[in-house]
Amino acid sequence: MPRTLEGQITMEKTPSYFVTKEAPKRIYNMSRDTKLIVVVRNPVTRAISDYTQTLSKNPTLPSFQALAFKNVSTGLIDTSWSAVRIGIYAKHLDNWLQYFPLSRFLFVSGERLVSDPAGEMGRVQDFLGLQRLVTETHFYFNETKGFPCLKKPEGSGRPRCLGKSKGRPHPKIHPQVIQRLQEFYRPFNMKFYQMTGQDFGWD
Ligand SMILES: Nc1ncnc2c1ncn2[C@@H]1O[C@H](COP(=O)(O)OS(=O)(=O)O)[C@@H](OP(=O)(O)O)[C@H]1O
Repeated sequence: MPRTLEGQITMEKTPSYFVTKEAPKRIYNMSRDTKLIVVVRNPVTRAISDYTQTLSKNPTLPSFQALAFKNVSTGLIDTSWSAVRIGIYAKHLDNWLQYFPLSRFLFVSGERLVSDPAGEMGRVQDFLGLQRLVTETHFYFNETKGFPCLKKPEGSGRPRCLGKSKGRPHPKIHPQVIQRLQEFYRPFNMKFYQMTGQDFGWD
């Protein structure tokens, strides 16, 4: 954890916290006042993104379809595959709500982070009790990258986009596989919308 001065905020992130069983208890015991920010995107796209990342490190990986299904003909999804399991957000949130009230959380839409980065960053700044210093003026849409980038990051006069491993093209997945996964996630997504009081528009 980085050290901070009075009046500064310490921030720490890893994609694993939200899905790690022991994390809520450990964080609660460290500081029960911690504010928690969770970035979520459509779990189907998330699973494909996760697969794309693993595939980039291991080109001999079986196909997405082979990993996602326990039985392709019956459409039985393999929930033990982490790329699938991580997207069951309602289940993970349930675990966190044993320790932290909903008011400690901010759920950021991964989709809106791309379509309206300043809007989502506005919500983050409000949640953290910060002045809205990061605004529209700080972002531009980079056509080559296909994503928003920062115009002038702190301490640099040059624009900056996220690295090559963020915003990679995804492999083409059969529409029926996508549809079956959408169906699989629908009840969990509905539960998640209900728990958070936010409709993320994935269904
Ligand atoms: N501005 C901008 N530039 C590039 N990428 C962006 C941006 N905003 C959001 N995204 C999406 O972030 C996805 C990668 O985030 P990760 O969750 O994999 O990152 S991390 O594991 O937490 O480090 C990455 O997923 P993939 O598209 O699957 O690569 C992007 O869709």
